[in-house]
Amino acid sequence: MRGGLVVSCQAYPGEPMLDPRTMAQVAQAAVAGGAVGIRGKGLDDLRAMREVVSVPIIGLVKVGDTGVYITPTLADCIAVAETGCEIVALDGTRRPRPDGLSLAETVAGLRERFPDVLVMADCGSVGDAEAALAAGVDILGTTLAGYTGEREKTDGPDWEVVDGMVALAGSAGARGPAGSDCPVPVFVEGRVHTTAQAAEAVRRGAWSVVVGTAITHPTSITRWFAEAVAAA
Ligand SMILES: CC(=O)N[C@H](C=O)[C@@H](O)[C@H](O)[C@H](O)COP(=O)(O)O
Repeated sequence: MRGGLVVSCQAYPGEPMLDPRTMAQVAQAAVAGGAVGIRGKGLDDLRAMREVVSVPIIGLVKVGDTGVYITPTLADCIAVAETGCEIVALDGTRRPRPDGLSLAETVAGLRERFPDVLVMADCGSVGDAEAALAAGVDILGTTLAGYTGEREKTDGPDWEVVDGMVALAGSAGARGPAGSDCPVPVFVEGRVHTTAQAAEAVRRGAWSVVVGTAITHPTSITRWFAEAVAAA
């Protein structure tokens, strides 16, 4: 997945595209356009995607939409891994988790059941990323920068967090999965809305760039255009 684009295909409660078949088709369309990986949410969507795409899938579940809601418990992680994802994305912040386990215990518990599945920590800051590395995660994501209260929500990616995480991942002692000599991969995710931003993320050292809304959320994209037209 190095140097490649991952496309996040997610629809939200109440939306017309919230349907596993639809999301699987969107994932297929993204792969046809060059996505080297897919990120998906919800067990039914993940199972449907697994049937039609062979690129790596980053799977997650969302439980609510505040606090720790991205694959919050060990049981959620196991359920996501059971769908056949190569990577499980989970909340990688330092906040208390609803099942009372630490991030390290969650990672260890998942590894015990699924030794080959990689763990992507969705972090909100460089401080989160440091703690996530210590907890043994395989991949750092900037996913939650601007969503945890620790950082301002920037227009576009939070470049300060991107740079900080890339530096952290490349620092001495921070090494990738067992036996690998690569720095820990940093996936830049969150408000990457333009091709220029995606390219900039790679220039700044991102291993991969994850784009969701700007590719797979027609309601948001339509709103951007509608507002521009209305303001003209
Ligand atoms: C904060 C949060 O819950 N992020 C979620 C994580 O899976 C998704 O809602 C985002 O769409 C995804 O991260 C991709 O980001 P963007 O849609 O901005 O390209």
